Amino acid sequence: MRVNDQHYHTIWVNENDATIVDVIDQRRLPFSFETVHLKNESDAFEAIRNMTVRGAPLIGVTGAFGIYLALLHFDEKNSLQEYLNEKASFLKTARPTAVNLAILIDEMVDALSDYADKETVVKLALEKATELKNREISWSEQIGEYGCELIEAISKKKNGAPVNILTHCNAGWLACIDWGTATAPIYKAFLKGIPVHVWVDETRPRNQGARLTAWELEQEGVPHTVIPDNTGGHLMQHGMVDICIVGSDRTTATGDVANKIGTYLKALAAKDNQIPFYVALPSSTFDFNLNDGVQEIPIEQRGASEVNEMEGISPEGEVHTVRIMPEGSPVANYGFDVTPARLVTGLITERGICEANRESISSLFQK
Ligand SMILES: CSC[C@@H](O)[C@@H](O)C(=O)COP(=O)(O)O
Repeated sequence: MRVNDQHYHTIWVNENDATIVDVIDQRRLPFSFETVHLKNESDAFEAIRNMTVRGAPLIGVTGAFGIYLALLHFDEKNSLQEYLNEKASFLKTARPTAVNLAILIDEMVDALSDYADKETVVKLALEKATELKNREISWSEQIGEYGCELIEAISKKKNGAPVNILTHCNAGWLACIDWGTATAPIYKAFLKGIPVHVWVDETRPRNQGARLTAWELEQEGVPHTVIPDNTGGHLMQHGMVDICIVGSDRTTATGDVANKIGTYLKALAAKDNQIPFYVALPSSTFDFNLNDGVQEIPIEQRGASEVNEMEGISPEGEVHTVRIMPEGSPVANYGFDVTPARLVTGLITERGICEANRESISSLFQK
């Protein structure tokens, strides 16, 4: 999508040096637009861990390029297969909840395992990581097409009045490569001329909604309003939300959805107000090995500074971090929660829309 009217992806191979992978530094947005060079697998690991890159599909693709970068530095002293396995295990531990990381790294390893010489493997690794990146883009776009039909149907019922969509966190193009998951249907609807308005949950503690979703919607010219996280229920009670669309970091074979902390509360409020609650996700976000999301999905716990500090920009344009609570108060910082399938109206995938239950999911994915 666009940054100051120029088309960007969130990750790309450096135009002048194919041994470098570039990413947008999402920690700096919306205050400044900066890019970062990744030169080896440790850089890729650190970019995922410190959230230079974030969002499930982008985490997965960065892991895939991390394997490519690791292979560039293979010194041929050990077995290639052992080296590959070691780097794959290392990269998979960068963050725990988004299953895309392990899935795409495994796809890389599977594609490269039959080859022994470095030159061939490096070439194939670049091709494979690029293929996985492009696949993610086309899946996002397809999710956009299917999700757009839902928005269009609501628009017709509202006789052209704007469709109010509530979203949580950033499941936009920044979290993917292009288009996004939750935002793809919104962008598709907007480009089709369907009037839309997005309620953007600020998404404490890191404010991915206020900082990233608001920024990308603004860059595309999509009407939106940022709301404090606690506002959604009130809006729903007053008929001001037509549909909720969120992303996912891991969805079980039974349709339980892990997404950014606070998603569950929005789903509860949506259920109480009979508002459709959809989750948009590519097949790389399904964990078909899991059946009970609340019990089985690993939930990341993050540092206290994300809760007890806040970053902002002064009128002079300087970015400052300030403490917003008593110094001695302990904090808890769970990164994600699980929305049980019973609260999810449907899953918007690149293969179509299904219900959040085993039968409906397997009818699309035949697992
Ligand atoms: C298309 S991204 C879906 C999710 O990854 C997104 O909603 C989310 O929770 C991101 O969390 P983050 O901690 O910013 O990586």
